[in-house]
Amino acid sequence: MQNINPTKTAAWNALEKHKAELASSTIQDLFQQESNRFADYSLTFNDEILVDYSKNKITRETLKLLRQLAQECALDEAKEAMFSGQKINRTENRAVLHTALRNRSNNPVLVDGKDVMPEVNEVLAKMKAFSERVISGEWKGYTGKAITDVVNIGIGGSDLGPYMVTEALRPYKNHLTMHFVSNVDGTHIAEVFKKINPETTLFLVASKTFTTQETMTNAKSARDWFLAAAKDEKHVAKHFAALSTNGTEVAKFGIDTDNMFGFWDWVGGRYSLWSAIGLSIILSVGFENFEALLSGAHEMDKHFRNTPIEQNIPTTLALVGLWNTNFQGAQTEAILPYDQYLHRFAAYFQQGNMESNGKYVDRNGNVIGNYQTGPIIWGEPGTNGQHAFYQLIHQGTTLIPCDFIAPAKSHNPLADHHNKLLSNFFAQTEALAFGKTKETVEEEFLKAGKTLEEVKEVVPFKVFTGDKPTNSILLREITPFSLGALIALYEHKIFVQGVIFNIFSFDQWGVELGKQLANRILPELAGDETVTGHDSSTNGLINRFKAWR
Ligand SMILES: O=P(O)(O)OC[C@H]1O[C@@H](O)[C@@H](O)[C@@H](O)[C@@H]1O
Repeated sequence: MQNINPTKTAAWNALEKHKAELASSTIQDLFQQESNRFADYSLTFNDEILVDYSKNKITRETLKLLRQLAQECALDEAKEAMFSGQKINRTENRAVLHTALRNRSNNPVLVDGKDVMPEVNEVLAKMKAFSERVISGEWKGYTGKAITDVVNIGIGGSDLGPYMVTEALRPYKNHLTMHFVSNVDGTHIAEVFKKINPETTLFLVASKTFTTQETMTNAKSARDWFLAAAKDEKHVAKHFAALSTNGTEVAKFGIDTDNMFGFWDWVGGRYSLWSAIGLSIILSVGFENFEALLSGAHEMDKHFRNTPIEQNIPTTLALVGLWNTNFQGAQTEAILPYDQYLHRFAAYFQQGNMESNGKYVDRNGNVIGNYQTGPIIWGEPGTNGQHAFYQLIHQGTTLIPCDFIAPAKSHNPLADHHNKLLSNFFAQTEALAFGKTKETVEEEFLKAGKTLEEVKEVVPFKVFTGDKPTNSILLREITPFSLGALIALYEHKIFVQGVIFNIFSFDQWGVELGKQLANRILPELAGDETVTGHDSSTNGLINRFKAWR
């Protein structure tokens, strides 16, 4: 992977000039100039996912220059470096191979000269066998009863992915009730304890490192709660499994390593739902559906690796996103799924994108001064968002590019709900792009029998400038396969942007300082003594906490 400052490329320079030329055009103007924008600026994956990016302020020239930028930043070489197991996570000296976890072709993938596929397949087979025993009821708890509830204890990548997918695939669910505990706030696990029975509950302790404070604290409380009922430590083996890379810590915690499902340091936490961290997904929807999820992602991996840049969906979305943040002034991106089952999708990619590309130091170790790296990611399912924050997207003073995502086919085709839902999706992207002029507002008033004199004060507030960029991602249906492909699409979008931003997308040093300081503060919270070792604000807060607790 080369270390190229994107702003030093010829393409970046040309994009700056091009931006100035386009400044006076609106998205509406571009639609008037090009009658076929939909056909020219949309791509289809596998006849299952349509990506329409026509409602952005881009022209053929914009795309040509953005593609040139990708080439000048050696994107192809970086892609091959990732897929072939080179240690592109240089600050941790690790390969980045979530693609190997879903490599259904089984072609060898080498890390340090060793093929990782046999081990990947071995863990998959172990998860299959285990999940079948639990789902069928053959796996019994300490009083001989079958498992009814599964509690995944994990945080960050060991929670968001499995939780998001388990929710997204609810229509495929079996009888097991899933719970996800992440927060170290005792409330989170205490509320789950109220709903479960120790005799019929299986705890999955999901942690890549098996040292994360929140997860280990919750796991210990789960164990204590379980032993309060089961009494005998030997029963732990029937009710606790570990999903981790750290066998030593798993054994220390007292989980039978037969119940450990391993993965490897080349799986990043936020890219780990495809690994043993996905065991909760398998327990919820069955192994075959998990395999279909892997297959969907694998198809997207092949598309990303092999499709020319002009038709390459993740690359196109990455380039359009980069254009919006670095040349149109946007700082955030909203992800708006019009599907209730995808209610954690934005939260999932909030970590995926912001932990990957929220970096201010480039691959040479220099501070980045003159361009933006990862955007702020946020979002909620439509139509809830419409009644909450869309006001600002339509009429605020900040530009927010949005991804609208929806399935054509609903899993719950109740009366006309789905048509209503989708009419809102289409209407929003139309309204954001084309707005509503002063003339239209006035015309509507005249039709309603008002005079222009009567309404002149209110007219400005009813004008929508439009010219707001959106991407529309329409899926035929949310299935395990299409969901796998959709997730991989976003993963690769993040990768492409990271390559061009010239940053390391696969480390996360930014999460460490807070952990370090919390470890220093924790013992200070124990006694009643006044704390004086920090700044006046931190001292003041700690001391008031001690007085009030
Ligand atoms: O899976 P474990 O090791 O518990 O980590 C959980 C999470 O910890 C955070 O600090 C981040 O580094 C995340 O990337 C990671 O997913």
